[in-house]
Amino acid sequence: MTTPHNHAEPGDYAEAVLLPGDPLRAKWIAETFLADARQVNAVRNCLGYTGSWKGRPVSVQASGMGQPSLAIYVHELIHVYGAKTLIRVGTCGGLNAAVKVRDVVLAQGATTDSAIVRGRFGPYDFAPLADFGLLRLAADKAEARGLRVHAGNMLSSDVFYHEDGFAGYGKLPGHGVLAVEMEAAALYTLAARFSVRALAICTMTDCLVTGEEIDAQARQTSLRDMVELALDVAVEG
Ligand SMILES: O=P(O)(O)O[C@H]1O[C@H](CO)[C@@H](O)[C@H]1O
Ligand SMILES: O=c1cc[nH]c(=O)[nH]1
Repeated sequence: MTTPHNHAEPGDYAEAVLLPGDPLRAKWIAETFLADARQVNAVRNCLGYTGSWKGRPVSVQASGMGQPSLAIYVHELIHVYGAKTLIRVGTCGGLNAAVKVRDVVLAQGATTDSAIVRGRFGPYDFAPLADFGLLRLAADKAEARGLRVHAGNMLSSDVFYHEDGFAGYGKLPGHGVLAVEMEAAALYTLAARFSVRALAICTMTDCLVTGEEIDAQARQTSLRDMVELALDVAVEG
């Protein structure tokens, strides 16, 4: 075992890695999109694969749910496996009625309630940011594909079931926070700390303002659009 969470050998991952939360999404991405995909990790069933997209090497590794889980996989991908470009491909809940289900949200920045960022910068509130080059490329490519895309502030929360429902997000929707997921802030903070590039791309699957949800068929189609976009950015960025 190379790490407590990954039995791949150094060299088994490409420098560009897609990061879905869901291990079965990692498997689906590898089997559906990558050429010559081979499984490189199955520890805890947090599946990882390496293959190629448009002739260029790319890996996909499930990050699990939440920032502590993602931080483990991302730390090891950077330090043991040499990852340089990390692109989260996730789902998110809408906090703004202008973001419709199936829309793609590019997390330009990631606000967070997580102790994984809070308190680690002394008197400063660190602003976790996407790599600008990846963000710009993703925005351009999303528009060229005709996707409905938004770039802005994402909430990365440690809480999925907020006890106060939508009211629990307080002033954030009124300050332009577009959507909520659970990993981007940790990804961006680690990328900044270790000088690698990161971007979180999420498909909005359930609107917390209107209660609208994506149906199963639309979820698959939308995730396909997002994954193809992320793969293009991963190999061209
Ligand atoms: O669909 P994924 O990538 O797992 O992302 C979202 O879904 C999970 C919660 O259901 C959290 O991980 C959240 O960030
Ligand atoms: O974290 C998440 C992900 C999808 N939908 C939500 O409401 N929250």
